[in-house]
Amino acid sequence: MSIWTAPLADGHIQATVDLPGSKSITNRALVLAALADGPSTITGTLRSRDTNLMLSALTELGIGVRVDPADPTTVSIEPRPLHAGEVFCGLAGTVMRFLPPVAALASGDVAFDGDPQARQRPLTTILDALRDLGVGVDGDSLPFVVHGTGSADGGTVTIDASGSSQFVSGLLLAAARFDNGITVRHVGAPVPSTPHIDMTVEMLATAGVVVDTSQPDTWRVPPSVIKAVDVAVEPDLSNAAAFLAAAAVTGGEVSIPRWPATTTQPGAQIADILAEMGCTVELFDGVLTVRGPERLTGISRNLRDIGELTPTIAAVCALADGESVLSGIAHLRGHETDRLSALATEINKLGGDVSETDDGLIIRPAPLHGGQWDSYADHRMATAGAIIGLVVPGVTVDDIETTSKTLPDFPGMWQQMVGHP
Ligand SMILES: O=C(O)C1=C[C@@H](OP(=O)(O)O)[C@@H](O)[C@H](O)C1
Ligand SMILES: C=C(OP(=O)(O)O)C(=O)O
Repeated sequence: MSIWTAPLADGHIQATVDLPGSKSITNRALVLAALADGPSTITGTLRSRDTNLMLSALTELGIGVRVDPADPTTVSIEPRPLHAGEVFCGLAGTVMRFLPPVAALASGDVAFDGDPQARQRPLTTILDALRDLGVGVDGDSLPFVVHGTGSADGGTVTIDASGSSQFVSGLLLAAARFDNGITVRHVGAPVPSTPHIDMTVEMLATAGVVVDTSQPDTWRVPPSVIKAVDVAVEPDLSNAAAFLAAAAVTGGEVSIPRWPATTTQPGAQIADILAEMGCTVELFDGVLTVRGPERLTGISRNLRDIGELTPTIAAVCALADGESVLSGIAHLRGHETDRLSALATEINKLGGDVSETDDGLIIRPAPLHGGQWDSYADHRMATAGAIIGLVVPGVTVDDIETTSKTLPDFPGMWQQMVGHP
């Protein structure tokens, strides 16, 4: 694990940054392709730790995976009968929550494990849901075993998905292959990250599976075939957010090509947030450009729908002139690390003035100084440290390699954006 000196911007950043594919779209596309009625090809596939773990897991369970030797982002998937195996989840929420329902369809035991920190991430909700749907599961968190029998009954299940939208998405992705389909009812505090559920529903629709969402907090998937479709993955807008934040904090200009005209990726909402903080945002000819202002203002926002942007937003808020109140994000305590605690601790270590609330953060303006920013094995904590390090001299980030969870070469891309070796 190396200590990385965050590059300091020596003026206004001017850069165009082309982002690789979306983690969330890639891992959904891979699961749907594996359960489909024929082979398909995914282009623009993100090749990072989380998506490589998904590819390895599907291979382990018997699915045919072929990576184009000329272009590793083109991946062909051939569905085959699922069998017993061992799935390593790393720290990927999309692997640990999307694959247990798939494992229920395998003809044998599927044993799941992951990184030490992954053992802390909430899983009981989806494992209990599978038990309620008639699937044998041993365990409540990683490591656990799903006793696949080649098919599963399905039916109606009531869950509290306030801890993660991935509990709903995971059940929906495989639901059509359960004998009776699956109806998921949510009861509890509001479900976070609902755009990610919309992404699941939209990608299922593209594969011919219509999810009935006519009742609030209820998703009904009838048993049906999942059609094989070739998917072109959009660029990852949550990772784009960190690069756009660089324009915001340096008063510079960053452009992201291939910005989708419409998308379910919650990362797209970074544009509104940076605009509210004083940036100029323009979308022209599929290129999104953010220009940073002289002074950033604070914001007061409920981030429940876009929780994964919080580390990026918090880093920008820590450099703004006014107070920011970020709320609706209690579930971030179950992300890669307890992000509310980690952000407060690390910003305060650099001289900041951040307090945790039950469901968020209050970030007040304070002069920041250099120091060590710890990543807690969290890719978005690492990139948040890099954002602050652009304008605060002497920031070092531990374990910058952890950014490979969703971006294969963050340090190289960041250095290139900053523009000096
Ligand atoms: O389904 C997905 O691809 C994701 C859903 C969200 O999870 P939570 O609902 O747990 O926040 C998000 O934060 C995560 O980065 C990706
Ligand atoms: C919460 C995140 O990831 P995961 O898919 O592992 O939940 C994230 O990428 O911010």
